[in-house]
Amino acid sequence: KLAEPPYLEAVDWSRWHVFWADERVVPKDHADSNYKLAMDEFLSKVPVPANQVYAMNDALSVEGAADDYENCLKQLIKNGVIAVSPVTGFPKFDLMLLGMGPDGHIASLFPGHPIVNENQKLVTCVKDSPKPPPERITFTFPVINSSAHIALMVTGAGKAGAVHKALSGNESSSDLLPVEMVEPQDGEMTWFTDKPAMSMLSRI
Ligand SMILES: O=C1O[C@H](COP(=O)(O)O)[C@@H](O)[C@H](O)[C@H]1O
Repeated sequence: KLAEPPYLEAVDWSRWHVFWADERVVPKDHADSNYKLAMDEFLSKVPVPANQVYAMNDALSVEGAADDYENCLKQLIKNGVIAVSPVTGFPKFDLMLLGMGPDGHIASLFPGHPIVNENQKLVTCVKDSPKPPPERITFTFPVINSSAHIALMVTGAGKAGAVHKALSGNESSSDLLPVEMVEPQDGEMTWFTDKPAMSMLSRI
């Protein structure tokens, strides 16, 4: 919708800076690339300045790509392009648009993976993602949870089990799915769902 009238003309696209909360370490023209998906479906249709679209460097190793993306964020903080949350001290994005996998993962933070506990870095990497492709970079929870607004898009019956688990709220903190760890410290969060994704909620 944003790429269509009246939004296309009404939005001040020159003020947009676009980042990826996670990216698969594949070439930018690969079918698995999150950059390619966003570019094909949205960014190629709106006039966001090209130098304000911050893609992962796909020529680097997975560790190198994560470090490079973190350095990019740090530079933009220095330049005043990205704000810092006074509450958390981590970068504060205006909007974090997240999906959720059927296993409850968000970005490339998967259930039971040690990087869900990363609390220093801005960007980290995974080399053994249970969902292909295995090598990915991802924002860490401190960055995600410092956002001003988090929009969580969860649709389809395949997500109903994780939605039920996330919203039933009767588990110990060690059993939490990554989606349950999305907890804005300096902002707000909104779920966007459909009926199939919510279909198990009556059983809470
Ligand atoms: O692998 C990924 O999966 C999640 C969820 O994707 P969805 O297509 O099932 O909504 C996505 O949010 C993440 O960015 C992506 O890399």
